Amino acid sequence: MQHFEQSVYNLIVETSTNLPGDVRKAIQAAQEAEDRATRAGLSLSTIATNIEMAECNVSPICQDTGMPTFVVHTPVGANQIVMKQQIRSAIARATKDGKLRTNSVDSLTGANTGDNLGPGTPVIHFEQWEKDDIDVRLILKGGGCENKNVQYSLPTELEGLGKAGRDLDGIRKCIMHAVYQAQGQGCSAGFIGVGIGGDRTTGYELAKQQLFRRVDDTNDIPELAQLEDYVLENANKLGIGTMGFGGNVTLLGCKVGVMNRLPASFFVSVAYNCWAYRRQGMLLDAATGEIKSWIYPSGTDTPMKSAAADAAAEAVSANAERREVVLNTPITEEQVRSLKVGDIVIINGEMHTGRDALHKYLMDHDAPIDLNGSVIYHCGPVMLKDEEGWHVKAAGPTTSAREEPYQGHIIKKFGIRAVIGKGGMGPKTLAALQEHGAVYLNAIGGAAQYYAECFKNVNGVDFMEFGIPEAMWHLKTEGFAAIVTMDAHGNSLHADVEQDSFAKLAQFKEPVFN
Ligand SMILES: O=C(O)C[C@H](O)C(=O)O
Ligand code: SF4
Repeated sequence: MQHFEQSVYNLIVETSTNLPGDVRKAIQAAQEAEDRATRAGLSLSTIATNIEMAECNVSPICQDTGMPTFVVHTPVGANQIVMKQQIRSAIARATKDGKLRTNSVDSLTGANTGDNLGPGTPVIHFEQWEKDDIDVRLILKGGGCENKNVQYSLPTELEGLGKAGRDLDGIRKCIMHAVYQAQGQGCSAGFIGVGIGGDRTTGYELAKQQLFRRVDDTNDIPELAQLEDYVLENANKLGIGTMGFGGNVTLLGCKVGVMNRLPASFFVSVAYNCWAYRRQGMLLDAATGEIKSWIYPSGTDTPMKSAAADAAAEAVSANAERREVVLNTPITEEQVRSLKVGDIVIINGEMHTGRDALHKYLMDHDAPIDLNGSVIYHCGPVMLKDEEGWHVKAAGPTTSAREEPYQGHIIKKFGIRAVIGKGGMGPKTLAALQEHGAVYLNAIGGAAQYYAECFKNVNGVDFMEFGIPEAMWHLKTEGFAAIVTMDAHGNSLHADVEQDSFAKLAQFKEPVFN
């Protein structure tokens, strides 16, 4: 087993940096289904480019490398204690090498362990089997899409859909509702794993197990195969689209599993995975730990059409209705008030990252720098330090909605003119944008390599005590493109898409399966 640890390291790197072929094909099909010149089409082109960049740079596809979750099948008699230790060292090494973000945080103190090891991290499930080889599978599921998981207890009443009873039709309604409630915040277009039955814990486990299925497989149970097809086809009629920008493709895959339940309980558990659906596996020689084969199709065999991205960019700039505005920081009130939902903004100058810990802190403390006219980027990057200093290795946006309780106050208190994130924000922030003169820009979630290229230098950092993802990084920026989705005139694309998709949800109210 001298190669086991190295093989696990290779698995982590492959999973984090090279999106598998079956997932890529689903994204390519989405590209075909969207007009390239639309916001959704443009976002998919950026996603395609980012997937290629991650593979080429051997760097994380998305900066949130998630909760590393391993499922290991071993022959009877294999030493699982040693394997566990070696998985843990491989995780620590991959973190040190910038292939994983430092993602393990003490829930009471907020301290980041810095090596992705800690109580509950990583997750490792062992199973014995009667085969000779070791099967190791890994999924890196990020926090933003994890927050969009949802569990229903039947019977229930669902907004927009009415009663959901303890039958296939009730299950169908729950799944449609799960896609609706995620909107674009889990970086749609997404994949869902569904667990029917179990208790609250095993139901979610079953849902997550479904994410280990191949995107192109067919369910062995005919009713569930039918349900999967139904959901995939109809969820795309909700019009939520990539990043919640509206569009034809909201869901890329739906996999449903079933297990027994208690007479009193009937759970439908849904695990939502973003487009950055990072899972891979390998079969190992049990004597040496060497890799015999990979389990899922390699991404390398399914190149994403990057040339299409250039064509799409041209198509967009040729579209006279879409304005492109270049802004250099610091930004003035007049400049932001002239922006409207739908404009593309290109930022040059300096940007400051800030997410949960910083927003909480700034509510009742001063900022370490002057933020007048500044741009705050909701981002927790992957950073590496060498003799020359810090480097940005991956830096896509995080879900902005978490900052809703703080953002409006902070914008006004410090004179911030632009907030960049993803998934949009709520009415409090929208009101503050209007009152103070500021704008919300939506960047493409998961496009961490694409945005990392825009950061030309790390000018400084504050609050390193919050840990790397939560620190306030001051970044020299060139050509950072994002779309205005909330402007200073009270308009919000997010509110519009939510309202529109809610109206569309009602068409799924009538029984289909019974
Ligand atoms: O933590 C992050 O960087 C992103 C997170 O996965 C999110 O989707 O909000
Ligand atoms: S930022 Fe988006 S793509 Fe990345 S882990 Fe979160 S939900 Fe997934």
